[in-house]
Amino acid sequence: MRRFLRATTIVWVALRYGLDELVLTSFRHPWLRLIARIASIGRDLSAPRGQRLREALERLGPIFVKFGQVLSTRRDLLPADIADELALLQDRVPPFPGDEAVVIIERAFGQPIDALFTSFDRAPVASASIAQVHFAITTDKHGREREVAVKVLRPGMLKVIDQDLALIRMMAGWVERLAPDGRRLKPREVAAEFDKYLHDELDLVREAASAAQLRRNMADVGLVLIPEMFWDMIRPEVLVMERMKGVPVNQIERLRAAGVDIPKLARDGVTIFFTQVFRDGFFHADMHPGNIMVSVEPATFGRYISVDFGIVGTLTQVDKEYLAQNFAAFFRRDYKRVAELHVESGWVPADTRIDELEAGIRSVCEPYFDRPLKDISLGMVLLRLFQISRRFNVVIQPQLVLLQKTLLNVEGLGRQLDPDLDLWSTAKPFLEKWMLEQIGPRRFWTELKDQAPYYAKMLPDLPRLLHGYLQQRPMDDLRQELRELVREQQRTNSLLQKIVYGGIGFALGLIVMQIVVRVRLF
Ligand SMILES: Nc1ncnc2c1ncn2[C@@H]1O[C@H](COP(=O)(O)OP(=O)(O)OP(=O)(O)O)[C@@H](O)[C@H]1O
Repeated sequence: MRRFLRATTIVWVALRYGLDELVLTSFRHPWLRLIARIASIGRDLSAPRGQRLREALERLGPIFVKFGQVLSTRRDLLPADIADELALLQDRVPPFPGDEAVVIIERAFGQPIDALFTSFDRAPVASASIAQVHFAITTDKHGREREVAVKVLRPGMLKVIDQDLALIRMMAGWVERLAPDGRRLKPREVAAEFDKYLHDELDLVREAASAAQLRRNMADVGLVLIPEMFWDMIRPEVLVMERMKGVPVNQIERLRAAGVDIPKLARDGVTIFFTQVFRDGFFHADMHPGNIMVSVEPATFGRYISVDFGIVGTLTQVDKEYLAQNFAAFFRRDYKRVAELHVESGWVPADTRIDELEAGIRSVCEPYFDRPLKDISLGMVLLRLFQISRRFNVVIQPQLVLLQKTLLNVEGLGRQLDPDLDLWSTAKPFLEKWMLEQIGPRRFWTELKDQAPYYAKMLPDLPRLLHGYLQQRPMDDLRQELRELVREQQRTNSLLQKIVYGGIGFALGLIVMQIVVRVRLF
């Protein structure tokens, strides 16, 4: 019953905000048309479609707001006006009472709050749709007093989420069947991706593990502080970590007044991100200013502070290679190669015309070379590439979408700090070194070295493997290849014949000419 009521609310809100016109233009069910007519009485559809969608999602609550935020990054699927509007979604949610947080914490650890913390501040410092954060003081395993931040999941989240997700999946099915280009929008895949994303965010142990990995990776860079995780005090619904103190990165005047070197800060931001992406293939993907501070403590002065590791991106070797090759081809202005790469990776349907894709990519990339290199935004280049890909039915891998979104965030943040930031000279050494590692001879050598033990193992087995392979190959394939070989041989034979006959003819001609000349001489 509750699910039915929720579904009705969703349909009602969708109709009130005119979303039926957005996707369900071919909806024909009489009862829905009737509801649509009733809902349309007095509705105001003067606002642009993106704004109406955003407002409808805000009406439907935090899960739908999150859904819209995630959707806003799928610029490969959505038109730009809708994606821009969805990017404005913010989860402003009233906090839940501190007493409820205490109950959740006590249940999670099976101990009273006083046994866990010397003091616990019941007023939260921040609250969002999924969790809220409280400050507290605890004693660590060495007996030292430590200031901590305690992140607590919103009560009953899992139940609400599963309910709303079921409805989102149901609506995805509708959109796929009924919207004019429903299939292209891949609503079921988007819903499944969102499902995974939300469940990842709901597991604070996972978030703590990501934080610990980033802290380890970043230790030698010396430019960013990441809170220490208190592993004895981490459960799926509660996370206790070191409390970080700093000035929010967007309070530039405060930072300047404290004596922070702002242009260096801008460069450092890009360096940190590029190290995470291109060196480690593991990056903080929620880099909005609310999650970034700057330390003004003497010991760590001017260093970034990162919090919130609910969303991290990982790049596989294949992703890295794809990116490296695309960037390399892009900077050579070899658009044909960029198009070919999309086909080789199987991202565009096999029947895509390379020349058309190449022309599309050229029209996106060429204008960038008209401006100084320092102003080229890699995030923007990727974004444009994804938008072009959309026309060719390419579905971009979620981790690359995440990368592109974060690249834009980081570049935007850098420019906000220092409008003269030369992105290119900061990024270039990373890209050059990395591209050499990915596609240069060093990569070939590393690969060879890595694979050598396997080859050595395989070598004695080679005759048997070959025999097996030949037996497995469908006979038709083999026959076809044989026919090709015979044809090839015939072609070669006939060419040889021509050369031989031609040669004999030429020689005979010479002899005849000589005879004629001699006969004349005598
Ligand atoms: N270790 C910490 N030390 C100090 N403050 C923290 C710490 N962790 C979180 N905070 C504060 O709490 C806020 C919310 O934390 P966090 O971003 O992790 O929660 P969230 O629910 O994922 O929020 P959102 O998704 O909106 O970013 C942060 O913006 C920061 O101000």
